[in-house]
This record gives sequence, structure tokens and C-alpha cells, in this order.
Amino acid sequence: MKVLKFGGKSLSNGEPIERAVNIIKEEARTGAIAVIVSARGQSTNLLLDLYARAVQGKNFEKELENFMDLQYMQGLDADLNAYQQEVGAVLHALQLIGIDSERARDRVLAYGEVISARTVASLLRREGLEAVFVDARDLLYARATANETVVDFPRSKSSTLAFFNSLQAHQIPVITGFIASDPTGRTITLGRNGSNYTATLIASFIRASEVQNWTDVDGVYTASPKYVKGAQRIPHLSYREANELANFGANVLHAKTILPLVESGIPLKICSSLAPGRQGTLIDENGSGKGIKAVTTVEDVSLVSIEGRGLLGKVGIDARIFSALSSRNVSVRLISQASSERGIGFVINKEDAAAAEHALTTEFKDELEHGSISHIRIDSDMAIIAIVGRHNYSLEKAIYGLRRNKVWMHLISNSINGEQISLVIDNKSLKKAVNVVHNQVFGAIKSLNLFAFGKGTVGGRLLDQIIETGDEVVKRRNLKINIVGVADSVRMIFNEDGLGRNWKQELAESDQESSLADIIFRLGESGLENIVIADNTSSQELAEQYPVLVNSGFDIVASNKKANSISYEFYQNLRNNLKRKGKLFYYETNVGAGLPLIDTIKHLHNSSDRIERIRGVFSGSLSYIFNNYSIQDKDFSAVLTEAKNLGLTEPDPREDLSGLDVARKLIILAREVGLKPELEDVSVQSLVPECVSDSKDYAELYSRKEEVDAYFEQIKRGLTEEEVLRYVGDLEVKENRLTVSLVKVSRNSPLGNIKNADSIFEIYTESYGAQPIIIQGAGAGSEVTARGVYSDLLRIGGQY
Ligand SMILES: NC(=O)C1=CN([C@@H]2O[C@H](COP(=O)(O)OP(=O)(O)OC[C@H]3O[C@@H](n4cnc5c(N)ncnc54)[C@H](O)[C@@H]3O)[C@@H](O)[C@H]2O)C=CC1
Ligand SMILES: N[C@@H](CC=O)C(=O)O
Repeated sequence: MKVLKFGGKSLSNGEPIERAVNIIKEEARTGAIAVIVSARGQSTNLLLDLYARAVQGKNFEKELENFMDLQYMQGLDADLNAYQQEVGAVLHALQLIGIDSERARDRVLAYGEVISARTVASLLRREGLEAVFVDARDLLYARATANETVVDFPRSKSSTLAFFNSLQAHQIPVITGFIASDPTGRTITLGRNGSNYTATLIASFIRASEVQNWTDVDGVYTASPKYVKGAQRIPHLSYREANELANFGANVLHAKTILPLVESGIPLKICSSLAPGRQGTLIDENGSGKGIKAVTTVEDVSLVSIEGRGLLGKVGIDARIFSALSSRNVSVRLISQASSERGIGFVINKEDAAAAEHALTTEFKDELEHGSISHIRIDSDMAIIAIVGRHNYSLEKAIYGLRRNKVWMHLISNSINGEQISLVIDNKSLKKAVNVVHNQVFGAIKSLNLFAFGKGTVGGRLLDQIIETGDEVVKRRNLKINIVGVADSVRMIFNEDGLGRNWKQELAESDQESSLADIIFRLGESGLENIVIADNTSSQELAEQYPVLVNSGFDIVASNKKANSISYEFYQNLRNNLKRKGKLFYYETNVGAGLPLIDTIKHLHNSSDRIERIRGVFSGSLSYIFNNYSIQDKDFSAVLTEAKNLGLTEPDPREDLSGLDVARKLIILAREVGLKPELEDVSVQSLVPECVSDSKDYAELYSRKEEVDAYFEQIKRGLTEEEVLRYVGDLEVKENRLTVSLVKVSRNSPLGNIKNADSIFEIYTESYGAQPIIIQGAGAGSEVTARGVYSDLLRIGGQY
């Protein structure tokens, strides 16, 4: 015989109860079944409310009407009106006496299951099945102790067997879950998960072939889907694993509830009544073998720590701690003790914190006074993350991920059989931590949560590239990049679930003012893991805040060159800070846009080869300008406007014309090869003609374009047929000399030969001698630069 148990939500009015009836009909076709039911929908809560009103002497008639309205179903042969009278009479008696007692409360609660079983039996009869209502108070017996309800197994077993033996073939018992009789014949409830307990008890007494637990979820998940979007259903678990999961907060059957099945070896299936065809989770003796099964969480626990030299080598301290706790009925969930015995830490339920503190400070009053125990501290707002299942490196992986994400672990405990590892963390880090640990131990799709500053030429294209290629990146790299926010200099938007193609419009319509402090705060509070900041602005203020971003636990990618080219002191402090915090900062696009330049230079510098000189056309925009201006019959200002419109120039093109942008690039490369230059050390030939150098902004400079054009026309007239102009950066390492100048070069030389917005870098090293390594290609432009930033992002993602 199979035992089918239905939870309250699966029996709610409308579709749920219709589906439940269909499931029972289907299963009845395959053989003998028994059905156990919980109270329907919200019935238990409503009854609790009715009970509370009655014992407080309040009116309850309207609430009772509402309760009965929810129970009512058309065309049933069960007479529910009689129950309305009966519940009303019980409540009325309670209202008169006003005594609050557990048995009285249980008596009222029992109506939820009784009406539910009557209703289901009646619906089944309407479908032509021989269903009989069974009140479990005639089958199960239990007594209340100080802490729990204890079942009288022999008596319950014999009455259950007697009843089942009296059943006729084809009869389907529909049994009330949750309730039993106490030794005086009063109603007693079976506690948390009570209806499940009814099902597993009855199944074990009658030696059922399996228990099906029909509920509103389709099985046990690798983590709570409330926290982890990518959590997966677990097809198969062993009783032991299920027990660990239950102890550590998973929405499975309570550990005590599984016990009757363990002892009799009956498999349990967790099935979704919302999607009956879907495979659920099977729990049996064997499970599916080794491997991590789930990452579960327990919120709101308290961590107790007792420390002091008085604990050192002293026998009996633990015994005193636990007997003090047990005298106050405080149960310990986890424990960890230093081998020196100088300290002991353990976790209890938050609601027991005050009792535990009182018990312990009383027990260790003398030691606290003498100072041999320095403190007994209780930290509430803690949470437990438990990794359930066997895997050699799961702890290392979890710790690595948590450290990267700045989640502090207060206590780590590993079970003796190696099947469970628990980590105690702050409650507020729970969402982030469970995602990190889940991704680390399952090697599941990792999430990278990106907040992007700047949505212009580079930033805007980057976001579109990420959205366009997101599925591919998930497939090929197991990495999901969520754009959780975008800010420009005016506005910002934030969406923890990830922005989509509409981000531009959402940002344009946003009424949230762009504020770095708010962004840091919201990212910190979000509980998101693996947060990366993309800086595609040219803002120095933002660059100066990188240390704050790093301290907040974020990695950074930047096309913005400022952080690497302001003072050397800032540059070095930032690197120290990154190292200390274990954070990453990639900026390949700072020089040469998408070209693999900075990495190559890093490699060469870190190898035994010595870089002696780097010379070339460092600026993509000026490359474009001089490539075209040298050979076309156009005004300089016209070509400059073309470059600006193509997104090649700096946001303020005066940074290109003044040579500042190339100077920054030289500084960045020089620092990569170990020099410590400041911007003022670079000798720069500015391209801004003296006559317009007092322009207060680019608009004013451009309004004086005739003077600019005349200046460049004169330079151009000085060129021979064979010559072209190139704006060249030169880093002479040994001499510690950095220069930027406009030079005439032969059209046929490597520098003279470049096209479009190409940059070219000649890298002279000791071993390559006079033949430099040449890196050449587009040195500016939205597409290539955004790609470069994207690559940096993927490199960071690869390290999660
Ligand atoms: N355009 C190119 O080819 C290349 C550009 N870069 C660098 O990329 C960065 C961006 O350049 P573009 O996209 O061309 O500039 P852009 O002018 O098109 O975009 C700049 C964006 O930054 C935003 N912004 C400015 N200050 C901000 C702040 N404090 N907070 C938030 N947002 C802010 C602006 O609102 C704008 O959305 C620059 O640092 C540039 O040097 C690097 C390599 C090549
Ligand atoms: N304005 C810059 C853009 C890239 O850094 C350039 O032209 O190179």
C-alpha cells in the first residue's frame, strides 16, 4: 500500500484541490492507497486566531463565518454546517472560561484536519471512489512532555493495524494528519510538520511500499530558491542527507518525521501537486552516492562565545556549559572548540539567547568575577550555511569564495562523517554567502554582478555587447553577467535582477540622481556576490574613489585612465590596497584600446627580458586625424570633427590635442615597467595652437577653428611629398625620458604606414635588439574599446 500525504496549500479551494483529487484517483488505479491530509489552505492560522479571540473573551462569530466560508464546497455529501455549530460551541465555552491551554488549542486546531479529511473523502466519493473518513485520534496516541509530543508507538501501531485490517478492498481511508489522542482521550497535536509525521508513522506501522508527500514545491533544492536563482532540484537523497538538510533549514521533512521511514526502509517521494507529471525528489536508504547535495541556510541564530584563560586545560567546563543550557531547555545547533580549550563557540536559536545568557552567567559567576573567563558573548543576527554531502574540496572552495566576497566566517564546523560542513556568518551576508558557496561547490553558473559608470561611446557599447552575447557567455564560460546598475553623470538605475535591452530608456527616465555614496551603500546592502564596477567615464573624482570601491569588496575594470596616471603615490597605494583586499583591477584598454598591449608589456617586464624603449603612435584619434589630414585636402577642424563623431576622441577632445591623453598613456606604460613618473615629468608638444590656448572649453576652442586650421595648414605646407605627420609618444626606459611630439615621418616607414585610427607600438627589448616587437591595430573606437573592457570583465569572471 502507498501512503499519499497532501499539504494544506495542495488542498486549497479551486484548482489545487481538484488536482489533488485527480492525483488520488490516478494513484488508486495503480493499487491500494491511504491518504493523509493537512488542514486546507490557511485553515490552521485562522483557527489559531479564532482560538486566541475566544480565550481573550473577544467575539469570534464573524471570523468563524469566514473560516467556514473557506471550507465550504458545493455539492458535497459532508455536512459542514454541523462543524460550524460544533466549533462555535467549543469556542463559546472557551470564551466563557477564558483558560488558555494547549489541549484546548489542539482541540480547536483539529477541526482544520477533520473538515479537510471529510471534504476530500466526500470529493473522492463523488468521483466514484470508496473513500472513508478516518479521524487519526482513533489511531494514534501520544503524550505531551515539557519539550515535545511523544508518540506511544506500541498502542498507535496496534490500533492502526487493527483499523487497516478491518478495511475492505477498494476502500480508501482519508485520514486526518497532525492530530492524535493523549492518554486522557483529549486531542493532542504532533507538532511541527505534524501531518508529515502522521503519514510516516502510519506508513511504518502498515509497512507501506512508499510515502508520497504532495506539496507545492517539486522537490528538495540544492539551495533555497528564495536566495539562489540557479538552485536545482535534487533527484535523489539518502535519509541521512535528508536529515542533515532538515536540521539545517531545508524545506524537507523534519528530521524526526523521517525517522519512522529510516527504521522501516520505506522510500519517500516529494512530489509537486502543482505539476504532478514532474519528477520530484526520492529519499531512500541509498541516495545517489557521493557528492555535494545542497547548501542550506538557517537564519536568525545566535553565536555564543566563551573565552578566557580559566578554560585552559580545565576538566568539566563543557559539562557545566551544557548542563546550564539544558536546565533552561536551550538546544545547541553547532559547536566548535579551540584545541587549547581557551575558547568555545556554539550556536543556539535566537529566541533562546536571553535564557542562555542568564544560565551561563549564573553558572560561571565566580569565573567571570575572578577574570578566569574574560567574557561570555552572545552575537545575535547570525546565520548558518551548511554544505551537505561529501566532497573533498568543498570547504576550501567555499572559504575562497566567501573571502573574495568579504564574508566573515565566525565559526566553521565539520561533521565527523564528513557529510556536512557548517559556516556561521552574519545574517546580513546570508544571500550573498549562500550564492557564493552554492556556485563554488556546485561549479554552477557563476554570477558576476556589474555596476557600470558611464554609458557613452565605450560604456554604452559595452552594456549592449554584454546583453547581446549573454547567452553565449553562459554557455561557453559558465558565467552570467548581470548588469545590476548603470550611472552616468546625472542619473542612475538599479535592478538586482539584471537590466535588459531597455536599460538606456530606463536610465533616461530615471528620477534617481547619480550618487556614488548611494551606489556603494545599495550594492553593499543588496547581498549580491561577485560585484564588479566598470568605469567607462573620464572622471578623476570617480577614479580617486577606487580605494573606497576596493574596500567595499568590489573588483574594477576601467577604460578610464585617470587612476593609473594621477600621482604615483595614489597609484602605489591603490595597488597595495588591491593586494591587501584580494581584489582585481583590469585596465587593458587604458593604452591602445582593445590591443593586447598592457598585458604583453607586463609579461615582458616580468620575464627576464628588459624593455628598453616603447615608441609609437599612442593616440587612435590623432592617428585618424593625421592619417587623413596629411593626405586629404580638408581643414584640420573638419577632420577633428570626424574623429569626434566616430567616438575616437576623449570626451573633451582638448585632452587629445593638448597631448595630455598620450602623456597619460606614457605614464601608464612607464609605471608598468617599474618607473615612477608623474605627469609633469613628460615633455609634451601640445597641438593646441598658442593663439587659442586660452579657450575655456572645447566649444570655445572650436568656435575659433579658423585660427586652428591656419596653424595646421602652415605645418602641412612644410611637408615634402614623401612625408606625413605623426603624433608620437616615446618612452626611453634607461634614460627615464618620456616625450610626446609631432614629427614628420616618411610615408613608407612603419609609423607613416598606419591607416584609419590605428595605433602602433614599437617595443624595444634587450633580447629583440634593434628589431622591435610591433603591436598595431585600432587604437580607439567604441567597438574595440568596449570589447577590451568586456575581455577584462570575463577575465575577472574566470577567477570566481
Ligand atoms: N573612445 C575611445 O575610443 C576610448 C576611450 N577610452 C576611455 O574611455 C572612457 C570613456 O570614453 P567615452 O565613452 O568615449 O566617453 P563618453 O563621453 O562618450 O562617455 C563618458 C560617460 O561617462 C559619464 N560620466 C562622466 N562622469 C561621470 C561620473 N562621475 N559618474 C558617472 N558617469 C559619469 C558620462 O555621463 C558619459 O556617459 C574615457 O576615460 C576614455 O579615455 C579608452 C580607450 C578608447
Ligand atoms: N582619445 C583616445 C581614446 C583612447 O584612449 C585616443 O585617441 O587614443
